[in-house]
Amino acid sequence: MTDEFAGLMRERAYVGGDWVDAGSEARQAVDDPATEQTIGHVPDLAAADIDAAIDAAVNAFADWRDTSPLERADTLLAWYRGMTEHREALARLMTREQGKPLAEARGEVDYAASFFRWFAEQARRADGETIPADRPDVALGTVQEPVGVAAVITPWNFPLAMITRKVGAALAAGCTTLVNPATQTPFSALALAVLAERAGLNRGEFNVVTGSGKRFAERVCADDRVRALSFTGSTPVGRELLRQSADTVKRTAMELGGNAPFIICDDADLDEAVEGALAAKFQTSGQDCVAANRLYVHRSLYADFVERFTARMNDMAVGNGFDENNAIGPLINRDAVDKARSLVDDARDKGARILGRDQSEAPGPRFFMPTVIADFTPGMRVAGEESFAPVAPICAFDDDDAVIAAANDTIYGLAAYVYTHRDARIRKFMRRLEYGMVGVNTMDITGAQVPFGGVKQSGLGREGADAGMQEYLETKYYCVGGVPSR
Ligand SMILES: NC(=O)c1ccc[n+]([C@@H]2O[C@H](COP(=O)([O-])OP(=O)(O)OC[C@H]3O[C@@H](n4cnc5c(N)ncnc54)[C@H](O)[C@@H]3O)[C@@H](O)[C@H]2O)c1
Ligand SMILES: N[C@@H](CC=O)C(=O)O
Repeated sequence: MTDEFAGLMRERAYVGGDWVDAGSEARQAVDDPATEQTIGHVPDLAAADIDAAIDAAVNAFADWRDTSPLERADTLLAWYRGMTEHREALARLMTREQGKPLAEARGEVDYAASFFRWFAEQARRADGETIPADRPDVALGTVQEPVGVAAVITPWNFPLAMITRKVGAALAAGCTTLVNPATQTPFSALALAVLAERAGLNRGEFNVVTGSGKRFAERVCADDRVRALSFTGSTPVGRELLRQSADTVKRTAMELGGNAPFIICDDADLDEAVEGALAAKFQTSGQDCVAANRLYVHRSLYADFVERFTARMNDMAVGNGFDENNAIGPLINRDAVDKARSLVDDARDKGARILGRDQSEAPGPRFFMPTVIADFTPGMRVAGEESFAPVAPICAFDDDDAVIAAANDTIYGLAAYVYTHRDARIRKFMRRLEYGMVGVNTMDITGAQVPFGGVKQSGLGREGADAGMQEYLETKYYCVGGVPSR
């Protein structure tokens, strides 16, 4: 039988360069969200196993830190090539455990690999500086040094890219890494470990610690030898991790939840706006931190927009991501479906119009048929909560100041989108939207070269770009005395 995952699917954790089971032999099942069938098991590592992984990363640090930037760059490039050579197997494994349509999974493999290429290039640019001295007998300057061992905790919605964006930066900076992938999607992380070995990463530089995120966080946060913690996930868990990191004063980077407004002004190109809104809302079945969570449409376009958006939405096929016709896959679990249903029920009870196909057409218990919530109001749950589901609340607005105020009326500040072609208006929205990222006339805003991140309770720090590597670097200042005067 041919192996559709090309030998990349492993059912053991990867610690110190070895494939290991939990000391207790505890294991967790991983299922396919489209079929709810078990696809394999991974170890649920216990505290002692996690401590062993920390030891491995600590022991590997001195050697990795001392490699040349060129050597680190070459290793990351070899890893990048491994990913691109195995693009199809990685994509199939992702669709199997995450559920997203294959075309989206292929796109994520490309996106994830691009972080290794980007940070390979950045590894050679961690420049220090010279500082003009205030007296003649000293030389002043800075060098950039790796923070130390970095722990990363990643979510299930982007099982590869959320790892490579952190790990690529950390390794390029000279840090060693401990990755705790989401329990729903560990196989993509373990496939990365197979490719890491082949790329020449040595024992302990990249560890995949499967099992409970809570337990992993407790161990790494308590351990002073782990110097950085980077997390992508929900705001409540991010808050808890910040508290836990305080005890050992770790460097933290937090990519947390969003509540993205998608604003369509009266001068927008309606075709462009409908297509942008569909992609911003329904990619990854709406389970994307930068997904459009609320759509605001100028009253002059509102009825037309709702009609066209709903018609296009109703044409989107829903089903197993392995069927290339399907545009919307399953949600990650039944709780997510229940949450989507309760958001829609709450909006209906409070007077919204619910548009779309009937939920009885859903092809399985983890599917939710895409739904428009027309005429939503600020008192409805969908206005303030991140739906993480194919649910599109839409309302009309009359003037720019009012829609900016509504867009900013949230604890979140990750991504916002605005469709308008007027220069002055573009500048106004860009300045006044309280978000870390603003897309204008496009929803396609991410990439390895951009500083991805949010303000307010959407997080701390940036990933990608040069800023992403700075999260893993310390600036060391030096002052050399006794410099002979000329
Ligand atoms: N800003 C971003 O870049 C970004 C990207 C993806 C997802 N997200 C956010 O993630 C959320 C969706 O993912 P989720 O529901 O799985 O989030 P979550 O916070 O429940 O889980 C995310 C990760 O944290 C782990 N985890 C859960 N509880 C933990 C704890 N107490 N201590 C340590 N780790 C723990 C999980 O195992 C998982 O790996 C959304 O809010 C979304 O916006 C943000
Ligand atoms: N879609 C985001 C990931 C967040 O969920 C990205 O583009 O990086």
